[in-house]
Amino acid sequence: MPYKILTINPGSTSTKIGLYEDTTEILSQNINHSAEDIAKFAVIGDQLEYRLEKIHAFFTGQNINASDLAAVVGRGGLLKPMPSGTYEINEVMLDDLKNNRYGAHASNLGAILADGIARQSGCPGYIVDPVVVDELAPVARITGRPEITRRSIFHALNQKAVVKRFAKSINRDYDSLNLIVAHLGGGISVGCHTFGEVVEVNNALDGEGPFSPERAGTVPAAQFAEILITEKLDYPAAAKLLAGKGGLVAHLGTNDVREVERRAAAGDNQAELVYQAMIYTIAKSIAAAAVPVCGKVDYIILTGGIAYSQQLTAKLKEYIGFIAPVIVLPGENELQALAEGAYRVLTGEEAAKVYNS
Ligand SMILES: Nc1ncnc2c1ncn2[C@@H]1O[C@H](COP(=O)(O)OP(=O)(O)O)[C@@H](O)[C@H]1O
Ligand SMILES: CCCC(=O)OP(=O)(O)O
Repeated sequence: MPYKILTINPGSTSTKIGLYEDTTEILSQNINHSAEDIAKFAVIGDQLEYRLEKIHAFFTGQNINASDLAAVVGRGGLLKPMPSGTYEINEVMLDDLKNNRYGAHASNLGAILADGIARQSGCPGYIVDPVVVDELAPVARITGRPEITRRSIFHALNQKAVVKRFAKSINRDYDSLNLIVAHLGGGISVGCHTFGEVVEVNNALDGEGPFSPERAGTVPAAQFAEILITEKLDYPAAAKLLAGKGGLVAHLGTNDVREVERRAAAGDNQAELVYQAMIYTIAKSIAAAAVPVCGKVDYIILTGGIAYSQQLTAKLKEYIGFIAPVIVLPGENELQALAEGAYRVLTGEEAAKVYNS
């Protein structure tokens, strides 16, 4: 009998759910959440019921029997920095996520949702390659303020899954390639992969890198500090300006790039300017990511939901095509990567790692 594996991927603008038999997808669904819907929730934890209802709706009518599940696997959220791998969900992990101990992001809900369903089903729950996978080079951690150390927070699950699949497709080992990967989703991360490690990547959550559908990206620090002081904002309100209420949401009130393209095509000059500015910041981050390998980049890979836009990928190629060939692999392999991570543990090919406090 094949293993039935349920995969849950909460992102900032979507919840993706999939059912797998071993590593073959049987069903999947991508549920988009508008900026308006997300804005109703003060904190990430408040979205739990809302996202759970969407998952139950997916179950309904699909004839899925919870007791048949061999594992439930969720996207891993903001935890302690850790090596890549599959981790069993445990109480320490849940406690860190429920209390947003290392920050707040939709991915924190992945393990919590997976754990709830796994308990009902009587099967194990896992996370795979959480957003805090940390392979940064020592030199990449240092900033000009000794009390501020850079953190690795990015789309580790998709970046790793996409590059491994791409390397295989060209008969090369991932470890032998120098790659720049731009994951273009609700948040945007641009990573430099060399010798199989992401030695440089923008922290996609805390105000680094390009701006994105719902992130501010890098902003002038002194001006940002001035806003916080003038408007007397506390930490959660300040964090929301950077992630959730930043980027396209702040400028245009939507997190949907398709909507921005529609508006621009209909003659909305502001939508066009802001969209072009976002593309420009992505291109600058990609060029900067060539530095760790001294410009010796084999390929640049564009992935994530926004990479479906031909308008955006064509403009990016114009900006950064001088660095290396640009490969467009739109969407993400996150559900597949979650299923594969759980399958390796279920079959004994790999032992589940343990998350400690
Ligand atoms: N065909 C498309 N053209 C342009 N943008 C798209 C397209 N499909 C999805 N997107 C955009 O991709 C973004 C969501 O990407 P996704 O990787 O699913 O995000 P997340 O997982 O962070 O929620 C949204 O801004 C959405 O509008
Ligand atoms: C927190 C880093 C990962 C990220 O930004 O994911 P989304 O694009 O799903 O918000």
